[in-house]
Amino acid sequence: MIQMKTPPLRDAILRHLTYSFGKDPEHAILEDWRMALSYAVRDRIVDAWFKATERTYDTGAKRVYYLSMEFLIGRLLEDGIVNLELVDEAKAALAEFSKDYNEVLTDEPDAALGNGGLGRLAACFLESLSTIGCPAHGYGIRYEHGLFRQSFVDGRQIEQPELWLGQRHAWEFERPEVRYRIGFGGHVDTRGETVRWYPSEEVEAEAFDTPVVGWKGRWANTLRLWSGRAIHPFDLDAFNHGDYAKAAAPEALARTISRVLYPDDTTEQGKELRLKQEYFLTGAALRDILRRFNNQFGDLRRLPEKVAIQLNDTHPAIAGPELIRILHDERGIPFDESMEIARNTLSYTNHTLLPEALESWGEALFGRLLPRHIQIIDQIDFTHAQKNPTRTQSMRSDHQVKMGQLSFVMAHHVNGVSALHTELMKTTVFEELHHLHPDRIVNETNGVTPRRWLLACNPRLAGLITEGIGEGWVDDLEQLEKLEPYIEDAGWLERYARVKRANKVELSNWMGQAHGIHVDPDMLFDVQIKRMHEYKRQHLNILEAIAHWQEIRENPDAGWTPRLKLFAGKAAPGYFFAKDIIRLINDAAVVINNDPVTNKYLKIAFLPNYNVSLAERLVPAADLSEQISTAGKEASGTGNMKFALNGAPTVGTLDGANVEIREHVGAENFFLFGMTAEEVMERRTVESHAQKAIEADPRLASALNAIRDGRFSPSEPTRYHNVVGNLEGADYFLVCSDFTDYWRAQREVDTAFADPQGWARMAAFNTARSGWFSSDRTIRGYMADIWKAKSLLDR
Ligand SMILES: CCc1ccc([C@H](C)CC(=O)N[C@@H]2O[C@H](CO)[C@@H](O)[C@H](O)[C@H]2O)cc1
Repeated sequence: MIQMKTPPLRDAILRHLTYSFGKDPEHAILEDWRMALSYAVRDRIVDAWFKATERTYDTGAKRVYYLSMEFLIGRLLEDGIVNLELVDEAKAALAEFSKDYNEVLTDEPDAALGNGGLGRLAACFLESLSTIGCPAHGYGIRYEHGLFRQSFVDGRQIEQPELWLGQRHAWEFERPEVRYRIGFGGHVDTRGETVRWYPSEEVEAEAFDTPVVGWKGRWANTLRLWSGRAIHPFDLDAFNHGDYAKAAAPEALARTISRVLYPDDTTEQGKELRLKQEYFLTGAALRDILRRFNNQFGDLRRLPEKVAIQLNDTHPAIAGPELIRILHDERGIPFDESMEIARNTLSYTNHTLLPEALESWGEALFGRLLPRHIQIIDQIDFTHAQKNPTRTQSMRSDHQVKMGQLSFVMAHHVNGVSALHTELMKTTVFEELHHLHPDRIVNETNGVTPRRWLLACNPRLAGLITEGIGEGWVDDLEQLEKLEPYIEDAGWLERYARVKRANKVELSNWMGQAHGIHVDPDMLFDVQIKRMHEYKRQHLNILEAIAHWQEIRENPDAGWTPRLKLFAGKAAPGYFFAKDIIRLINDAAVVINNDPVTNKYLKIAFLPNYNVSLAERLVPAADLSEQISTAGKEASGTGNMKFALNGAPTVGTLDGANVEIREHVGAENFFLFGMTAEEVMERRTVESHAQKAIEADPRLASALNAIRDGRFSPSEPTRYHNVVGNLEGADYFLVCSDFTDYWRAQREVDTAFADPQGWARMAAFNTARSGWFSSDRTIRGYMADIWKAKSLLDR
């Protein structure tokens, strides 16, 4: 590999400004500086990338392939600079040209190629795989439009297309030589043993590579994103006949497949284009994986030994039938053997138990689009049933193809994403399959990367930590427990509290300048940021805020702890109930924030367009982390981990990873409330459980009355009748039944926060004891329990 001397960052920036962007410092615009700095940083990442690739080939190491329809990456420039430990050098270089470091960083658009938890987890996992030095590829789709931009008009969510590729993008390398034809539709021809699929439509998948660098730039893996291209992009004949639209149609049609990310994160729409996207990603990825394998190892029977493919939920589940199709139809390996090779290569992660989120495709649509695959799925089902005669369920029932069942049967391991979730998988959605295959389900509790979610987003806290215990924690996060002795030192605790306050001042200034929201940084910053969904119960939060407001109005001098309730989160465009909750929060904010009696004690703000970059601003400045989902519904949560690491104690239920966070940080440093998952099941059986709860709690009743009577929608008093009607009626997510205990917990928070030293202790213990929630620990779990993959970086 050619060795080139690494020039000082300043020189590299100037060289790229001049020769890559043809600008001199005088005429360069902000984007030019961002691109020049990005290229200068990228150069160093490419060096690590080449070394990693070479080492992987030299050692013949096993490779991990992470297939995901979503990678919620966010920005990459700061991540590169921090992982290469170039922060000071970059700041100095830019300062020399009187450019502001943060201004340059925030010029980069977020790569919003995901909806929420599942997509962000995939991004954290890639960064941890590189930090650990485990050879891996991420495979996804290069959506032209990521998750929609959210804005509010009259308190209502408005969606606009997201245009990240509208600006120059520094972090991808187009690979015109890496293209695969992906077929759809058509028919299957069976002659004796040989079965051939003849697609009626084909699109080309072209690769775009993004290097993913790890801590200290010791390793870098590849994120390969596929973009749709037409095989015959331009119909000259149509053009010559003046039918320009028809002439351009082939290209437009092909690009449709990678045009936009589906914005649903819990309800599968069963749309044909979504299934085409899933097969487009999976088909191209498997072609690419087998090409690389063949070049290195050849004998496909060794595939499980050298390749581990992880399915990020059921979205790439077609990988099972597709791998069998290639091994059996194209390479002539007997069906059963092909099925075993495939199963020993594939493993599947489940991220939700919500019935509406479990993918199942109509057999008509599935059969028309993938006629050979549905045959293979039947044969898989048959083969599996033969080996498991007691089996009652099937992956093909009531004219649906059940992707969860298929993923389970075609995987050597299936994992949940928190201890509670994994247990619930065994007793609910996968009960029968768990019974038949008792060793297949394992748990790998989620994690988050400490580089982005502590070192980069909270440099004040990171500095205080490193000063105390050195920097080893950055890639060995459980070293944070070495902070515990410092917590007993009042002086150090004072400094810890000052870090949080400085972060809150910074956020307050930004909220003032960016959104005209003016808040007192000494208020308790109570934060709920995540996708909008009934099971996440943002409506429980605003209901408590309204009851709190009413209580303050009744006795304003009761010595209330001033609190700012901060919300952020997008609702899927078709999810009207969630959109009503957004509007209710905005409507309530108008009334409550302008109430002169109460607004020094309680303020509400809903920040628009929640994304990775906004989370990086909010998490370091939070005092309280709202994790209030109905127990049994949030598979894990990962925001909860980011808040704990950044010193924001949790008010939450025993749901998902909250259970493990409370175990690690200590029950005394966690504000627990609400029913357990078992109690939830029990409470649901109680006739009109919501009414009973309302009758038992006048605060709840009066808050509901205020909403119903249009207190927050004077121009349309009936605006929230459906919301209140649901809560007083079915209330499936038990908002009313958990309200009283939630109120109790929040008053405990008020009391605790009124004691700054006591609060700082709780916050510091959350930081010191959350090291286990590093995605490095999670990935090491996958490597040991599921992938049997090794790190190539000597530790
Ligand atoms: C087909 C539509 C669709 C799209 C995305 C999804 C995802 C599974 C939803 C999701 O993001 N789940 C979240 O995954 C996180 C990472 O494991 C967990 O921490 C969250 O608890 C879970 O809700 C379901 C259905």
